[in-house]
Amino acid sequence: MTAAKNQVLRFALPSKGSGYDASLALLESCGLRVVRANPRQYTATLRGLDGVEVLLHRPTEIVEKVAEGGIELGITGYDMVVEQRGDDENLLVILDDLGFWRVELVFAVPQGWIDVSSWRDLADLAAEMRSQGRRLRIATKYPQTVRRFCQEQGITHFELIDSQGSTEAAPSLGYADLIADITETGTAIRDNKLKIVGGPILRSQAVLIGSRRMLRGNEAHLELVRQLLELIEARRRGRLFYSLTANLPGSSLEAVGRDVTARVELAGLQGPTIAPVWSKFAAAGAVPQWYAVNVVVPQEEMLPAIDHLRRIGAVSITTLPVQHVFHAQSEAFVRLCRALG
Ligand SMILES: Nc1ncnc2c1ncn2[C@@H]1O[C@H](COP(=O)(O)OP(=O)(O)OP(=O)(O)O)[C@@H](O)[C@H]1O
Ligand SMILES: O=P(O)(O)OC[C@H]1O[C@H](OP(=O)(O)OP(=O)(O)O)[C@H](O)[C@@H]1O
Repeated sequence: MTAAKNQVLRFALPSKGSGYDASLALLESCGLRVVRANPRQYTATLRGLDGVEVLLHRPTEIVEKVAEGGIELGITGYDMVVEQRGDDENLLVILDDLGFWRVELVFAVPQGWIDVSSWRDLADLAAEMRSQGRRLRIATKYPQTVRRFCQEQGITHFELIDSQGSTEAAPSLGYADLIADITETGTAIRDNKLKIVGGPILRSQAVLIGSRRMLRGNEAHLELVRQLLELIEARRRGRLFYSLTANLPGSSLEAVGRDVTARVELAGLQGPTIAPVWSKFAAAGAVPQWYAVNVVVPQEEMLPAIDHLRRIGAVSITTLPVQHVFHAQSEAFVRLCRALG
């Protein structure tokens, strides 16, 4: 009983909103379906990967639970990982680019501060305020990240004001001088008559995190993580490719091969697959013979490859989107094994 429970991999997903939708879409694109008995139930199964229990939590809790080892795997925001457990060696970022929740953590000041446009200006302002016996007040829900960043940039003598929502309103309401908050489109910053100062303090998106303590040495868990990573990586790669099939006349398989590979960048991942076509029109042994050529090319090379195939005589070219491209092994899994030691 205990042994069987130890084999179940607990995988936490954001419980609501865009994070929930995007996580489910990501898994579905890999052929994995989260099956939930009813919307109020906070556990689910993952159809397509037996042995995984899906748990639905808030993104902040996912960071804590994975770091503490209560959950093996989770999807959350990188900003939250850095803020809550930036230097926790037990928390591993397994995939750092899940492609949604793309935001930047930035400083924003009132648009009227025309002399302030860089971090250097902020450092000077903090020093000036200090000489007047005041402190620069920064409203944020990222105190650890902002404090660390300010220290690195020589911005000293500031006060962090805790703000868990509507942070952009803090300067106009008078309880802070500036803010450090995440931005996606910049709308909230502009609508509150603020402007961004300096570059991003942090770039963030959704990440897959894992517990070093719970994964290390657990072969059953690692095998499930490997399968998940294989599917995510191969599907993401697959999306970038098209498979092209064309019929080409030629005097021999070698002659067609030479013509197709004349443009080596359009000739597929390894090279074209070429097979004789049993033509329903020509008599057996007729010359030219017809050959079917199949190449897998990156999406942006699809039209150049079609033009190249046309130039060397291809007719009836068909395309198919590629589902998966598997490499010899999962690169993310190799990195994970290395990190686990
Ligand atoms: N406007 C946005 N656009 C894109 N990503 C965002 C946006 N707002 C927040 N995020 C990202 O979403 C993740 C979850 O943040 P959020 O605090 O909204 O989660 P939550 O706990 O589900 O929300 P709430 O606090 O409203 O319950 C964070 O990593 C953050 O970077
Ligand atoms: O640059 P934009 O596209 O305008 O997005 C930025 C807004 O999104 C986040 O708020 P969220 O929606 O999470 O609500 P919150 O104010 O409760 O944090 C963030 O705190 C900003 O307010």
